[in-house]
Amino acid sequence: MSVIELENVSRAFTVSSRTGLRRTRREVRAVDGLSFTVEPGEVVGYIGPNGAGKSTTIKMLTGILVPTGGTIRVAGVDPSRNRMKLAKRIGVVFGQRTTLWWDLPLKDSFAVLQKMYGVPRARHAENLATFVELLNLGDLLDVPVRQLSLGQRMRGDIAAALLHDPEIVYLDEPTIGLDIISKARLREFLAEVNKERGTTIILTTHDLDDIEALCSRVMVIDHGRQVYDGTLAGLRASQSAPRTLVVDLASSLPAITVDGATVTKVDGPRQHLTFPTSTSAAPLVAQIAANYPLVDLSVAEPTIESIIARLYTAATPTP
Ligand SMILES: Nc1ncnc2c1ncn2[C@@H]1O[C@H](COP(=O)(O)OP(=O)(O)OP(=O)(O)O)[C@@H](O)[C@H]1O
Repeated sequence: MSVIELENVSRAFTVSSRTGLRRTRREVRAVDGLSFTVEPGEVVGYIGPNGAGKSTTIKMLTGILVPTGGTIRVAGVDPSRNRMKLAKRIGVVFGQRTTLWWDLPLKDSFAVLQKMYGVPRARHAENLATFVELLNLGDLLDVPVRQLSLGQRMRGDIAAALLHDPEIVYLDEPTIGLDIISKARLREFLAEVNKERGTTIILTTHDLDDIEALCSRVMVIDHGRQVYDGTLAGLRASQSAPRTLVVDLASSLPAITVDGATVTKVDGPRQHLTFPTSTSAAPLVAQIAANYPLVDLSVAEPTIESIIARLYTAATPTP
């Protein structure tokens, strides 16, 4: 049975603005007819440009916001009507804000959460020991949250969200502002939690490396509507973003002429050519080698950023 089910869910806001003396009201459809299901143990990347409706969706899934249309079920219940009951079964991390107590040492925050969620003492101790080890929190337990660095605080927040054994975790930008090593550690940790505990993870991020590292499924939303739902490989294949051939010539030349490819950049003896994903690079290379002093070459696949940028552009509704 699905752990998350959305059927034709919408959420509109009325926004009023003033121009001179006139006040006008308009409706913003933050989420617009969204339907999807998530199975237990899935790690889903939920991505989209700024203002696409990601946070609004997460807020509806936690029960903080009530949909203006459609139905939502999380762990079998309507989140907005069963917020307290559901709180025990979900964990939430908002990367930009902490859910920890600012003036309390980390370990006291964890103790408060144990009481709040009614986690049996032995289970709490076991979970705490696991997270302290995996997230390297040992030296931080006595430090007040306000004295922690962003990366340390984030590790604390993630432990806090998982201490009550939630079945589902929503992570909103969990790696924002972290250095590369902290990001890698956090991704490893989340992969481990998902594997060992079967926790369902919904991950909102602008860092596509998070998606590459963690998500078997990616959902792309734009203007409140779903524009893609599938694997990352499928997303790559669905968008025929061009590949790039980078050739190094023996000397600097004007843009070379190659049938089936277009020069996009000339950088001294190095030239960049794009060609369709569906075409093989071999005949292009043969052509260049026959007509120009070719020294070296490489083929670059389209980046996931470029594929998603194309998807967003394609999804932008015409006014
Ligand atoms: N409380 C609110 N009142 C009015 N408009 C809102 C409210 N919350 C969100 N919106 C609007 O709904 C749209 C979707 O916002 P949302 O925060 O869900 O996007 P997002 O995808 O999370 O964006 P970001 O990546 O920037 O966090 C935006 O146009 C936003 O301005």
